[in-house]
Amino acid sequence: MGCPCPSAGKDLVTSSNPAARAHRTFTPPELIRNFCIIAHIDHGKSTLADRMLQLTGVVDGRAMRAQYLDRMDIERERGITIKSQNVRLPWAVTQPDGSVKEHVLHLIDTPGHVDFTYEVSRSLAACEGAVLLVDAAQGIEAQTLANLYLALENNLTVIPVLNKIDLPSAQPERYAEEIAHIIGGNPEDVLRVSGKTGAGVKELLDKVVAEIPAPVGDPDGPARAMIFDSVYDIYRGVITYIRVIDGKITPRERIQMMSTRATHELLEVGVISPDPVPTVGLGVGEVGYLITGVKDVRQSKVGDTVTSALRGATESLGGYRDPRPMVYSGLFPLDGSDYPLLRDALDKLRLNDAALTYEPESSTALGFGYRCGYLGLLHLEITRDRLEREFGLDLISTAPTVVYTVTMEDRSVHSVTNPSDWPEGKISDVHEPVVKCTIITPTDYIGPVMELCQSRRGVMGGMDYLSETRVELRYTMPLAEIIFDFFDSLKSRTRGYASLDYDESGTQASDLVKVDILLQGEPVDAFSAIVHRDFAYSYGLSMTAKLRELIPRQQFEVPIQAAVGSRVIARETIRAMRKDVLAKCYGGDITRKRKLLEKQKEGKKRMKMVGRVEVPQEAFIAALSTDAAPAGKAK
Ligand SMILES: Nc1nc2c(ncn2[C@@H]2O[C@H](COP(=O)(O)OP(=O)(O)OP(=O)(O)O)[C@@H](O)[C@H]2O)c(=O)[nH]1
Repeated sequence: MGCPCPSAGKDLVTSSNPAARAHRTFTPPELIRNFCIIAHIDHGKSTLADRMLQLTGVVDGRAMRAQYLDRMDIERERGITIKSQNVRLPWAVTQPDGSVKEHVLHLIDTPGHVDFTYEVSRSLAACEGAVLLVDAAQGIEAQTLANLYLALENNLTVIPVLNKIDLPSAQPERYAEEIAHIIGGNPEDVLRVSGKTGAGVKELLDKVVAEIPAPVGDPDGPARAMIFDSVYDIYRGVITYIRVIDGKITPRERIQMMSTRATHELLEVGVISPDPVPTVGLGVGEVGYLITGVKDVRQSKVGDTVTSALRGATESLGGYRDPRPMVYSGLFPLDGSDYPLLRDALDKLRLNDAALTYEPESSTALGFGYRCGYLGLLHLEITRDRLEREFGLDLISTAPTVVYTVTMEDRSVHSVTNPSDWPEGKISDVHEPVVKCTIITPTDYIGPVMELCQSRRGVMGGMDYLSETRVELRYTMPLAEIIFDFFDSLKSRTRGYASLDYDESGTQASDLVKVDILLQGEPVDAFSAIVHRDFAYSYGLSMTAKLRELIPRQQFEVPIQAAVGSRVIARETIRAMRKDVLAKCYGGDITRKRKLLEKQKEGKKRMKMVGRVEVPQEAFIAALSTDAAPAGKAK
């Protein structure tokens, strides 16, 4: 991947950025304000951040390119923010006595998607305040609420703001009411801005200084800084973003990562403004980066506490958690000879993605590949996208599964992330992960949304009206039911008006079974699925019917069966046929006959053998990539 820092690789010390000169001293904490912008996807966070960069003079008009903070190509194309960035902004505020006080604002850009909740929570923990940004044409959405709750849990001061007031469809009065209803206060106090035209942005920055508390910490205590992001850069190694809580971090000292006790030489400490600028160090409340020369983000983990190796802190800041994959899926190269390429590509991606896990997997249907663990579906899609785009691989991924905990009658416990690892024998119980979902929808669609949630084994937790026309529904639902096409179904049932957010909420016991698909009595691993017993039959039916369409006739009859254990629950048959390639070849020309037979052999190379049955790889791909989701999902 490219470097997140536009100037990486060039000599940072000679940066022409005027901000560089300002970083030769520590900033007194009372002049610092650390804040982030929290918003639903597309409500305009990046555009507003761009405007702030421009208004504070950190980026001049010419250098400004849209969404300066979203630096990865995929982020740009998908218009979403995957990795946090932070930037230091100078902001002068005129005091009541007429004097001018220079402040330092640290804007921490948080990722906006549910898969990255942990990263969001660490970014929030680095701030004292949050700008709650709401699209004035759309109002509060599910992610606005989820992020707001996270901000309140972290005791942040929240500044509510309506964005996009330049839009003709904006309804600031209506949505200011909605916001005041949720967070309290007066609708008139909700600021109105436009990230596009810049209207109201100056007032917003003044409000950040006036309302968000300055950081507090012990300047003389042992150093403690929290890592809220770390990214791999090909020139500099890992760049770690930190917020100093106590003491100070200075260049050339040795630092220690408190979760692993590993120590590293500090090569550089600095701030981003918006290019990296080395400083004399970072003091209480300051936000910046450090570089140690480590080459893998796993050695510099989000949420960890950094301290000095000498005279270090004894207590970490807490809140650290190892990233835990929630969703697993197999990744296979379409061309088997690409397998080593896939391995190298995953090794490279891993340098920049502490949450990605993978191990080799082999499948009768798809050959050699990797079983990968992801934080969620978006993480899966992004990873696959990057492998295809940056490494030129053509890949097929198997249906995603969650992590099941299977307890046997002999009390042995298995953690199953792949249907093919489902244990044989007498099962006592199975637990699956569940999530708490928040869905916001116009009241017209309450019926269809409830119906959908119930068909996905959802249990309603509550319902609140945000206004007369919009409602918040809360459900507890198995994660496995969400990771297929839940979001698409929700959108189509609500004409795109509903929004969804979810957060993990432990596990529950469920009546789950493994459905195998057999070709001529041989199980085909790629099609096995773990589904609720009630949906086993419909999954079996749809999969056998689909395969009957996709697999060409053979020279003998081929039964396609779906089975739970040894019990067959569905069956289709492909009738026998003999394709006689010599049929049109009259006469005794042996060379011509041989040619035809050779050609037939060539064609067969692309076939996979399952037992005695030849299946073209395209059939597997078609069956997996279309709506092959398990559980009789009502479409
Ligand atoms: N008219 C108008 N459009 C805006 C304004 N702010 C943002 N937009 C548009 O809204 C869309 C989304 O803006 P972004 O800044 O990418 O939104 P975001 O919240 O950063 O999106 P994510 O990073 O995906 O969460 C873009 O097409 C912007 O051009 C505004 O004030 N007025």
